[in-house]
Amino acid sequence: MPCECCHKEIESKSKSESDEDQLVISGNAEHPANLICELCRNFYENGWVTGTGGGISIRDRERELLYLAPSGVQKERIIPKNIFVMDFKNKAYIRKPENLKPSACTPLFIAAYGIRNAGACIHTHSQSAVLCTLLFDKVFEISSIEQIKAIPKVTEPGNLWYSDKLVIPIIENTEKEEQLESTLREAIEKYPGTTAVLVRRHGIYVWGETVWKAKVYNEAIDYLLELAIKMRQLGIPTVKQLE
Ligand SMILES: CSC[C@@H](O)[C@@H](O)C(=O)COP(=O)(O)O
Ligand SMILES: [Zn+2]
Repeated sequence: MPCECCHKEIESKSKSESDEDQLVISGNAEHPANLICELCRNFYENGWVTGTGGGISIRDRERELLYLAPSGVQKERIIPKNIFVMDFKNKAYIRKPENLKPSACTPLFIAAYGIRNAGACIHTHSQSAVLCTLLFDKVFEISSIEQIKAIPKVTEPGNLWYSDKLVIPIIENTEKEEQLESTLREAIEKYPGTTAVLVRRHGIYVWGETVWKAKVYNEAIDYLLELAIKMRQLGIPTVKQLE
């Protein structure tokens, strides 16, 4: 039997098959509980949720429910029955799998939902994100790269242009994930045009209007973070100088 602290065997001990379970069991691939499991496996393959780090939350706007991965488990091994479900209005859990705790990222996910009306929020421990927090001071900046066109303007409809500058704020890490909430909220308010916040020596939070937009933004940003590291190694400025 794997040790309790780091190799938790994830199994649901939920007593009754609730409506949520029935929905999930019905094989509805698009159900948030199923999507969280699928995306955690995808993120694990990318090296973004290694060793229980990272996670994702999805919001059901119609029912105003939040779906949350459990805490301290191997994210790539989560099954739908392990997912927590929270009533977004009163923040009460309507589904709490036994022997599991909701993700420590929950207060930060809620900040993205509350401030930016997000539909999903992703947290990764991407090494490119961590390295960029060691190469840049207060903000990450890059411009004149085609991939920037996958990132939204946020403050107005549409996406950034090729020649626009992408700016992502960097906040300092804390000993406990939940202690990041206040500075994450401040960064989101201070940078109305951002759809992500980097956490120094830790990782990144990325949100979007839907789970698929959050996924695209996270992939595009991680591509740009990785590219920026290589540009710095080659002595190329990440922000294109005026000719
Ligand atoms: C390797 S521990 C990582 C955690 O402290 C935290 O940073 C994290 O990303 C995941 O927290 P979790 O509570 O497991 O969802
Ligand atoms: Zn983390």
